[in-house]
Amino acid sequence: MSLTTSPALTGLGVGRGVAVAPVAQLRPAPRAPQDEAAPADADAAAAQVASLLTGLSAELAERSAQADGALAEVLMATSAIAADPALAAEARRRIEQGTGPATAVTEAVAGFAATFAAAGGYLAERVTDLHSVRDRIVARLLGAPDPGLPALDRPSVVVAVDLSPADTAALDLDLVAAILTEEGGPTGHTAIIAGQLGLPCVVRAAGVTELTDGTLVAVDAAAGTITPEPDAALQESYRLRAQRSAALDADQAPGATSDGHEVALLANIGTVEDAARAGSTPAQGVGLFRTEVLFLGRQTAPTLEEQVTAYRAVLEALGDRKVVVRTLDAGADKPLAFAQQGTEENPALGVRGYRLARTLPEVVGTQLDALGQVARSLPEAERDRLWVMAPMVATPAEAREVAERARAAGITRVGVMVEIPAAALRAEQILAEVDFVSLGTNDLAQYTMATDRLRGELADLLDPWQPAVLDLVAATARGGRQADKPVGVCGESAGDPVMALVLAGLGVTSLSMSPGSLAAARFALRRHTLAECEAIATAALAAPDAPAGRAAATDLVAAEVRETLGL
Ligand SMILES: C=C(OP(=O)(O)O)C(=O)O
Ligand SMILES: [Mg+2]
Repeated sequence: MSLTTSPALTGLGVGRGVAVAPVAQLRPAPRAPQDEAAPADADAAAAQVASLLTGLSAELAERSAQADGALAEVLMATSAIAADPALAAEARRRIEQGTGPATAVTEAVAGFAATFAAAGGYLAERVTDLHSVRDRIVARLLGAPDPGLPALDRPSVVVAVDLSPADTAALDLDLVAAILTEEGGPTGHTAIIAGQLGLPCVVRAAGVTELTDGTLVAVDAAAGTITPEPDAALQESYRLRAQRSAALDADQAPGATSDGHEVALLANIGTVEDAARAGSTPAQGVGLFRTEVLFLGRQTAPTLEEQVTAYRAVLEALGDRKVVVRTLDAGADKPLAFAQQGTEENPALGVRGYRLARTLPEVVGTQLDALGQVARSLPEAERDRLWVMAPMVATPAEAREVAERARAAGITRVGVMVEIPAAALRAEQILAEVDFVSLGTNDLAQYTMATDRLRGELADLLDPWQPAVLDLVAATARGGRQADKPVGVCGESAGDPVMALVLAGLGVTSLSMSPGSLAAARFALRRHTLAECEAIATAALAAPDAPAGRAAATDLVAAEVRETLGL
């Protein structure tokens, strides 16, 4: 079919889906006018600000009561910020000095945000909440609509500069056809959530916020393209692709190459709701349960009982399938209020992941005790379902410590993540201490390439196809073969079907990904023998750079797979 419309906008695609639907822009927050006049009646203006803050706090508390999980926590924390008398008092002080009310609120929030950031470290999540309070109050003072998404009345492509966790969690999923953002990165929050929800998503797509509301767009997440006003031929080709991918979804067999070499296909989850969703897919289990997602927005550490309840609920949602629980990965891109480390100049290189055991051993200890309690309560025949691994482990000594603590708590299957080059290079020695490892390619790429994973503009360096990153994956897989122990991959790269073939060819034993990516990976594996996967991996490793590696590997992929998946 000849496609006459050419894509006008491109970005970094997440997942493989396609969608054709009208644009719904997330409304930007209005700013206080630069020349805002001093209020005629300072007292009345300050009272108006105070009453708007009280009203907003009550609204958020009500929304929190209707939500659950992480979203309820985030909304409640934001409600508490709006209700803080110090904020109203600071705004009043400025208004009384002759500052306009919208400017006074903006400045008061900026002051608190600076203090919060200094106290809470990098990307402190309270700052996001403060800004969301500011944006709503300023909009209301100016008589503008609240920033955010208008209520959707039909399936739409949601467009934003970036989505805050609360924005993403509040989306009415039945009516979201795709997500486009101008900022963000392929391993950022929005991309991970979109992948988890199986929504086509393109991040770092310059120009998308210029699209007018209601413009029909065709989104191709695999290619990272957005075509405004697609012609009938393009719409039809996308419809066919959507149909083919529905056909792939019908295949529910366990992951294996065409000659029967098994590669387990698992799901990445962050909440009990994700577990329920994954439980309804043919995922062979959960390869990464990011437990910190359960506790984002919490001010205090979760109790042992709360954790036991959550972990039991996840195991129940997965029936008799295996669940790999990752202990808290707090810090850097995943700040937890109750696990702050004070100001760190380089939080990605600081006390994050399992290193928390050095500064807050009781937080790590309580989590291991909760997991041990859940493990011990499983019927004997199911004991092997619960695997526990620690993130950000660099040395065999740390791996030994994880294993000792976890086994003492009653956990039988203990592993660590390999996401630091030191761990990849010493995989064999690390595997002498634990039962399995799981490669976190998001962080492994960050640390191998010395590239902040939150800086989307450096995505070319952060690419998991970088030969150096693949070398470290290969070294880890070799360590696994020598130790005869499982080596999984649970970073986002596992969800790329061509990369899935490379990883299988390198000797990786399981792939864990967003549930939406499972069908394509299963299909790709099934159309190649192990020897073909090995040849594809050799081609990727031999390439001089990431684009050449991806191209060399894709060239060797069976034509049927390329056509069906639009590679
Ligand atoms: C799976 C990983 O962990 P996270 O993305 O949660 O850091 C990774 O780093 O690849
Ligand atoms: Mg990681």
